[in-house]
Amino acid sequence: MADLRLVVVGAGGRMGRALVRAISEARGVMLVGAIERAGAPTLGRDAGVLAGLPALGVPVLDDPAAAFAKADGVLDFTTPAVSLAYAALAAKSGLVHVIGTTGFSAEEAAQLEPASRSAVLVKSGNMSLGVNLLAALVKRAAATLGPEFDIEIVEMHHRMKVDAPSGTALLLGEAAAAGRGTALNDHAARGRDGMTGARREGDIGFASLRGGTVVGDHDVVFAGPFERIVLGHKAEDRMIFARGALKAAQWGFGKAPGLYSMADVLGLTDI
Ligand SMILES: NC(=O)C1=CN([C@@H]2O[C@H](COP(=O)(O)OP(=O)(O)OC[C@H]3O[C@@H](n4cnc5c(N)ncnc54)[C@H](OP(=O)(O)O)[C@@H]3O)[C@@H](O)[C@H]2O)C=CC1
Ligand SMILES: O=C(O)C1=N[C@H](C(=O)O)C[C@H](O)C1
Repeated sequence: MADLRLVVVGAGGRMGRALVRAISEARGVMLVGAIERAGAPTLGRDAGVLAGLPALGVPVLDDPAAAFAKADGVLDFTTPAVSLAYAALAAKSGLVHVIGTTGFSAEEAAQLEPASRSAVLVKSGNMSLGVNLLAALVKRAAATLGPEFDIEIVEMHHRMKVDAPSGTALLLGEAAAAGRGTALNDHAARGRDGMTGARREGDIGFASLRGGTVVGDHDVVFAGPFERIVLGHKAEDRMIFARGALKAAQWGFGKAPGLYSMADVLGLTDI
């Protein structure tokens, strides 16, 4: 079978560079395009060199349409507005669109629906095996422990992260809510400050810490009467997300159009 031809958008970013490295070390995939925004300082640089590798002969360019025309899939870790624009373009070209971008509002997330009618989208707040397994465990724990166990999700990330709570924290919150048979939207307690009053029963609380170079730490605390269970994950290298994204692109190629998750990719939906 021919190699899957991939474009990395946001190729100069932290995840963009990790994705280029992951593609260069994997079998069955090849980098055919590297895209950055118009005016980016990385334009014209070799994507391999930018990622700390020998030159790959793929320059960073600002013409996504030309790159998408010769590709099978696009790996996208950028911003919500940028990912929405690329979703429309990728669907037009029939590409698998892997979206790792976080920070979508509910309204923005809903705008992916038209693209998902004609193309394969795989979107997840976390592409690692470990976090997706953790989500399945959290769902099970929430279902088992019942309402007298309060659920709090604590995350810490590097000082450059721009959205909170993290996409992973929200994914874990969704899993906890699903385990309880409730909707996260009705129970999320985000950003407590001042005279908040006592904790509402059934709430799922979020706390976000930012600092240094932390790749991504998440703890889900189940605090019950006189005992606590903490389920957690610590990401040590962005390559775990990049390798997951590659797996998603390979899994999605040839699938029926739709919006899929990493749980679909990893076969974790029925746990
Ligand atoms: N799902 C997962 O597993 C993971 C998700 N993420 C998420 O991925 C996203 C990116 O994270 P990170 O790599 O740290 O962020 P960075 O800011 O390092 O990277 C984003 C890149 O996208 C570029 N960009 C901006 N506009 C465009 C455009 N129109 N076309 C192409 N590129 C563009 C930015 O350029 P410039 O800086 O010049 O604007 C930047 O180089 C975040 O939402 C983060 O939360 C991160 C890790 C794992
Ligand atoms: O911005 C990051 O860095 C990360 N973002 C994702 C998130 O919002 O959860 C995944 C990972 O934790 C790193």
